[in-house]
Amino acid sequence: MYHFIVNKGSGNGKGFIIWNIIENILAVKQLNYQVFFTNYPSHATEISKEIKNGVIIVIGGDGTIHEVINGLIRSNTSIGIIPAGSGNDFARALDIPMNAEEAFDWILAGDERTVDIGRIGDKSCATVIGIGFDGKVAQTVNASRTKKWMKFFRLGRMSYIFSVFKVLFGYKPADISITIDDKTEKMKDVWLVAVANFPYYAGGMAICPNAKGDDGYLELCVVHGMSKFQFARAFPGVYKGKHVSHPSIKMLTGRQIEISSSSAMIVHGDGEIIGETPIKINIEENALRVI
Ligand SMILES: Nc1ncnc2c1ncn2[C@@H]1O[C@H](COP(=O)(O)OP(=O)(O)OP(=O)(O)O)[C@@H](O)[C@H]1O
Repeated sequence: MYHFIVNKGSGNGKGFIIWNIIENILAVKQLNYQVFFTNYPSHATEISKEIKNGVIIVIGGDGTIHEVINGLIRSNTSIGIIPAGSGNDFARALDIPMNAEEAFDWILAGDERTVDIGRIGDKSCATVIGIGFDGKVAQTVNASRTKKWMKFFRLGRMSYIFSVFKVLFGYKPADISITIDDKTEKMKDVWLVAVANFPYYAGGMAICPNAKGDDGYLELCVVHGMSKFQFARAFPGVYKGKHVSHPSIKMLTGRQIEISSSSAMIVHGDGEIIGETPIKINIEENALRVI
């Protein structure tokens, strides 16, 4: 049995258009399914908690996937994705086709794999947890009316870049204490710490290019001791993962991470705001079944 969870508003209405395409295919193929439409933020978590078996097919973006997996962990249900968001970073990391019909065929083929999940307390994150500058950018993107306007013109990625430069001018780096698997380090002037289960966030930025969602480890990217000018210059390199060799960028790996900071740093997971430092993150291996 296929259980569809559809965020009609994802990708500025792409979710609705894609659902219509899939509904027609379901009718032609005479497949057994039920469909739920999300009516408000966090509704997808409530819906997925009630589904105890079968396959949940998400038609939405990373925000909807984030909500679904937060209802799902340790259930017998597996998840399939038909990308309909503006970022689709989880689907990108799993090589899921961006075309709706192809993504549905992929799900019908039924090849299942298990992936790890990043955890902050009782919150689950599929892709990247971002602390500091990233958290502030995610907060700005989510609040920004520009996002809606830019998505209308299919410029979803532009809204992230726009917010990066908006936040850049006023942002003040913090000093942090970071413990990775019992080894503690102090770092000064930290712009951001990205803790990644999979490489991408913000619509294709390869912030931790070597993150593998099935190896039991999280990859970290710490950006510290940079001027605003250096930060702006290094920024475009993140799309191809070229930033990793920058002298002010440190790449690390670990399974359990604790971060505290001299001033509160905003934390996002999968682009959704989760809270502020201090935080503890750990990895839960093979926690999610994905088709
Ligand atoms: N009916 C609704 N009204 C308002 N918000 C909703 C509704 N249904 C879901 N949402 C919210 O929409 C947000 C955005 O959804 P989603 O992330 O799937 O799309 P997106 O932002 O276009 O894609 P991406 O995250 O990949 O950039 C989710 O965080 C979810 O809480």
